[in-house]
Amino acid sequence: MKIFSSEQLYEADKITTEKQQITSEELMERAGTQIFQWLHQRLQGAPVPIHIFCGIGDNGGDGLVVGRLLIEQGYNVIVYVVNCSDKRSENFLHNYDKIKNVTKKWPILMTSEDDFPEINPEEIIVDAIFGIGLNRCPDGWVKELIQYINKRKAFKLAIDIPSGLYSNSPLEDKEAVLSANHTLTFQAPKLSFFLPETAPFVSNFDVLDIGLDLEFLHKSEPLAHLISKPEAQRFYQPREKFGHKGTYGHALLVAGSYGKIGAAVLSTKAAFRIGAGLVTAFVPKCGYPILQTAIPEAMVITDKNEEYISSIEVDFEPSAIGVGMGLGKNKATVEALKKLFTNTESPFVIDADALNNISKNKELLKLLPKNSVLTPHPGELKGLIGIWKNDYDKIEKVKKFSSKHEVVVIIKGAYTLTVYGDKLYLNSSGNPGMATAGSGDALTGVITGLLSQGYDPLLASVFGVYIHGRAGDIAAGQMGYEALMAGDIIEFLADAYIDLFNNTKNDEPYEK
Ligand SMILES: NC(=O)C1=CN([C@@H]2O[C@H](COP(=O)(O)OP(=O)(O)OC[C@H]3O[C@@H](n4cnc5c(N)ncnc54)[C@H](O)[C@@H]3O)[C@@H](O)[C@H]2O)[C@H](O)CC1
Ligand SMILES: [K+]
Repeated sequence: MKIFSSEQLYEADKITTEKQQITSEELMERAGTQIFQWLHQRLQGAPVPIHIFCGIGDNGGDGLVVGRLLIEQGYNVIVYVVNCSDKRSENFLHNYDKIKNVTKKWPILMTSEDDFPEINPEEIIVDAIFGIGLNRCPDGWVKELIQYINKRKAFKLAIDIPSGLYSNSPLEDKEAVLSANHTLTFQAPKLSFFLPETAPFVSNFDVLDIGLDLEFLHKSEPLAHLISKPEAQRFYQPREKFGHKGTYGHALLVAGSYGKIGAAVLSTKAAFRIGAGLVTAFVPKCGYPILQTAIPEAMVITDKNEEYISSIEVDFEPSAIGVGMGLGKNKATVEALKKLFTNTESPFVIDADALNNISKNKELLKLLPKNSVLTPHPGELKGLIGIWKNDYDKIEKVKKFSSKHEVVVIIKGAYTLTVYGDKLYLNSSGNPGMATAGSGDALTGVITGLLSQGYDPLLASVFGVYIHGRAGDIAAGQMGYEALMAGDIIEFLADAYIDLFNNTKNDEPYEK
């Protein structure tokens, strides 16, 4: 699914009204009707008081449409106009007149905190104050209204976007943003729904298709792509009948140090589970019996050093190399990485301590093979690009880093973000149960295993992140979040593959 900027959505509005020969008021009626239907399906006529707070722009106009339709259906509706400026949009005014024709309880004009209404916990609040037209941070009594609403226990439904949140600009004042229980957003989710600083205001959302011009949306270059099952199905590369283990590549995992051999086990197992034909683990001597016991299918080559990696020599050309998991920060290991990056053409996945080594030895960046995949968590990312002011500044810095070094950067987190030059891919799978030791090792093994099967680095990254997260979702569906371990993610990769083409919705845990 594509994620557009507010500017693009305004453009889409304009083109839609022209091409479909409709007025913007009719488009607002379409949008408001969708919200009404969402509420009506769930309320089924319940007499619960519904408080609709309308701004004076089109978001407010949407709120008036919803209010009118609910009143006509017999609901108990109280409409407030948050009179924050005297500039009213045309569509707001049209609907302000229309709602006055269907009720004697005209909208209540709010001009200060004296007008804040009583709202009981079992009642409903609809937030139609600001939409994507927010052009400055709410202040004064409007900010206090947002805080007042946030303190109410009533269910808060935001229209299009929680008021006070920008759709694709940095958060300015987290005290001036409505925290919605649910958001109904038009046509496409907004970038701020997925970034660490702003996602908490949009805990749940549904996308309502309001029939914007598909040709325009199809042709427009989005801010980002949201990756869910439909996209993942297109990324999947089916196997040929006459494939043999050589067809699916020979992955090499360079990992582990004394006490951290498990990172090598997890990444090696994940590379197998995702489908690599052959997998070799390169580990310090101390890892030899562990690897050969834990994964009989794996071949093992050991460093001459007992406890850490000091020189990486293998007698074959790997189809892909995953390096870094549990490596430790020994000086000899850094030297070994320098030689590895210099002498190898195979595509790399660079994780964990290899990233930390690169951060401390920036000259290593020049040695990275093109289209290597870097998988930093936020701490490791700071080491690579320095600190950032906010999520948007972080994205711009990572885009520049990715373009300069011609690498794919995977920023792991709640909505893992894959950056490749100017392109952004937000992952929709995954859950808090995956914040567990070894989850990253498993991801590196997954991406390395996909590379070794011939997936290109960007595809291996975006598809690998999705399927890794989906495996975690299916696992969590059966064991809950707390009990989930990295090894479970690996075991459930099989289920994630099967789930790819069965008919469960994207976020339903799949029963074995
Ligand atoms: N294609 C679609 O997605 C459709 C969206 N619709 C709705 O339209 C709004 C956007 O409407 P717009 O009038 O451009 O802006 P807003 O309603 O968000 O309100 C902005 C309004 O308020 C003023 N303002 C902005 N910030 C502040 C502030 N901090 N304090 C006070 N006043 C502020 C600003 O000057 C504007 O006048 C979109 O979100 C959807 O809900 C259409 O209804 C259908 C198609
Ligand atoms: K809103």
